[in-house]
Amino acid sequence: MLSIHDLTFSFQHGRGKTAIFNKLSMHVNTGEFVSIIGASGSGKSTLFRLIAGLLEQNSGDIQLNGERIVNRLGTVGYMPQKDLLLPWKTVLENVLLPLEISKVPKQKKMSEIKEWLSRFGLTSYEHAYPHELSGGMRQRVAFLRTIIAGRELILLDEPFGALDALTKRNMHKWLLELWGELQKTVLFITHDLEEAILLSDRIYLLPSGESQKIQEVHVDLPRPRRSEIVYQQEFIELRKNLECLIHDKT
Ligand SMILES: Nc1ncnc2c1ncn2[C@@H]1O[C@H](COP(=O)(O)OP(=O)(O)OP(=O)(O)O)[C@@H](O)[C@H]1O
Repeated sequence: MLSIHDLTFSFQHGRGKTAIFNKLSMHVNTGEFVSIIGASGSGKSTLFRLIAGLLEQNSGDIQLNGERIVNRLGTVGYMPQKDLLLPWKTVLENVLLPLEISKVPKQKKMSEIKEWLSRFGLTSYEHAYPHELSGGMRQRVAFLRTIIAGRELILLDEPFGALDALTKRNMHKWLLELWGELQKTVLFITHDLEEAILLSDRIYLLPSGESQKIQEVHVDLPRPRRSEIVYQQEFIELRKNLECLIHDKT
C-alpha cells in the first residue's frame, strides 16, 4: 500500500537547514496496522506530512499502491495531532466536512453517516459543538471524519496522547474492534510502547541521528487482541526488547 524508498528531507531556514531524514526506507502492507515510535523531534509528524503531500521530499520515492503520485494531497486519510474540529460546527457538520469538500451530495450519504455516528457512540451528540465533548469524544469525531473521507490508508498522529489512562484503554478496545471491521491500513504515531505493541502488526523505530538506520519490530501476538494481553509474558518480553532497542539508540 505504502512504500517509501531512500527518503531524504531537510527543513530550510534562511541559509541553513535541519536534516530530518537521510535515505529513510519503509513500507506498509495493505490491511496492516503499523506504529511509528521515536524520540521527540525525530520527525514522526514530518514523515506523516510528507506522506500526506503537505511537504515535498528533497529526494527519494513515496509510492502508494505501487505508484509514485506527484500530488499526494487528499490521497490518504490524515488525522493530525490536534483534532482540528471546527468549533463553530456541530459534530454532524464536522463529520460531513469531507463530503462538502469533495462536493458529494450529503443527503445521499446521510443514512450511512447516521449509522457511523451510532457505531462511534456519538448519536446523542450529533448536534453538540466540540467544546461540549470530552477529549475521547472529540478524538472519535475527528477519527470518524477521517474515515468518512474514504481513503484506504489512514495516518493517525498520536490520537490518544492527551487522554487519561482509563479513556485511552477504552479507546484501544474500541479501535481494535473497529480496525478489525474496517479493514483499513493504518499508520499510527505514538510515544506509548504498550499502545504500540497492543495495536500493531509491526513497529518502526525512527532513527534519532542522521547516520542511524530505521529499525523494525514484528509483533507476532495473536488477534483479536484484548487489553488484558499486556499482562502476558510474551507481551512483557516484547516491551522489554523494544525498550532495550530505544535505550541503545538514544
Ligand atoms: N515547519 C517547520 N520548520 C522548521 N523545522 C520544523 C518544522 N516542523 C518541524 N520542524 C523540526 O523538525 C524536527 C522534527 O519535528 P516533528 O514534529 O516531525 O518531530 P516528532 O518526532 O513528531 O516530535 P514529537 O514527538 O515531539 O511530536 C524538529 O526538530 C522540529 O523542530
